[in-house]
Amino acid sequence: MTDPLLSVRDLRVRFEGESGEVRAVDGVSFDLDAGETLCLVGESGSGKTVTCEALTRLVPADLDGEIRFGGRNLLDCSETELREVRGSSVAHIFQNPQGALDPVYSVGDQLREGVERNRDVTGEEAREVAIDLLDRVGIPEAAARYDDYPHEFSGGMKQRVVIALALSGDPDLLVADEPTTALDVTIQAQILDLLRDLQAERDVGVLFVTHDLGVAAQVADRIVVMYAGKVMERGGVSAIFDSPGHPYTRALMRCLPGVGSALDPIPGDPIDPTDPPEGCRFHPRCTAAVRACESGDQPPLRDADPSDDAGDSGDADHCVSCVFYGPDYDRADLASSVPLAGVQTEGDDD
Ligand SMILES: Nc1ncnc2c1ncn2[C@@H]1O[C@H](COP(=O)(O)OP(=O)(O)OP(=O)(O)O)[C@@H](O)[C@H]1O
Ligand code: NI
Repeated sequence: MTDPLLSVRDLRVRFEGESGEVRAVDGVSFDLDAGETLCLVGESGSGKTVTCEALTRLVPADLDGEIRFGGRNLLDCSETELREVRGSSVAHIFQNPQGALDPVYSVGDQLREGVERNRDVTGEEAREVAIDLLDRVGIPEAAARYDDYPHEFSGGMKQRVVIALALSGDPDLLVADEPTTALDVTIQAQILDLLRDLQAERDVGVLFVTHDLGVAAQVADRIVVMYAGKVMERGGVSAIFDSPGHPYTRALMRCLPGVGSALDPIPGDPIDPTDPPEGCRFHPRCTAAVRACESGDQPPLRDADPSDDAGDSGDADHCVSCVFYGPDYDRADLASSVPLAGVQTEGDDD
């Protein structure tokens, strides 16, 4: 077995706010392999963005834990080493393409600059690479658009330019935080297709953030479900969609447009991040909660299918942080309290 491309262990991110300490990420662990797409999903405020930004220490906060990438712990790297990692091996794509591009330079110049900084080429050769990248991300007549400025591109085309910019360093890991949320649906689908093609071509690992489970079903190989800075459930895309374990995951699925009943937002409000509840963070909103959910720590992530040795479902990584998966409860009892909703995933038809 080869080591994962990225291995996050017990990641903790704390902000000192005016109204107290915010534990935005509180003990998150996951692995990501090369060529794989891992989706972080969860309601607003669950810590998805902070997790992404913490990977290359982009957040002004206290960080703890381990972020193993390229044979070292990024939390131990010097600022100089990190800058190198950020520019080349790990590339970030954010929700709003506008913010990632400099309005006063042509897109070609910005790309060429990225290419020169990260690859061993300069001048005309770098320009050629930049044009190739524009072409590769689907900008029509790439050479002719080289000297255009960001405002001369539509939203979707701008996000393509941002992706080209991310690729300029030939990254091993692409961190894409809601990269299509600001775009309309047709463009969104095109960008998702593009990311998938690029990934297949280059074998990059993609950490993809979305609050939209429909998008996650399309792009993910594996899913990490977050709530209030904790991992509630983790597993392969079919395990998560076909047999979601945590009541929170199930509730998220019922919010999916076109699944089960009508739009059905999760009742109750997300927690106050400065004052999280004891026990399972989700228990105040959970229709299945029992006494044991109200105290102690968040339950450990436990194997969702102890009976299978990854033989039948093929998913040894599927695990759930819920007392019903512990020794004292029967998880069959969960089914009666929270109806399931099924959704088609890519993997279902093969
Ligand atoms: N710079 C900061 N200072 C203090 N608190 C912060 C800071 N950045 C984020 N937070 C808090 O950390 C928590 C997690 O935020 P995060 O942006 O990661 O959520 P998210 O899952 O990405 O949500 P969304 O779907 O809305 O993007 C929130 O409670 C947020 O208020
Ligand atoms: Ni976010």
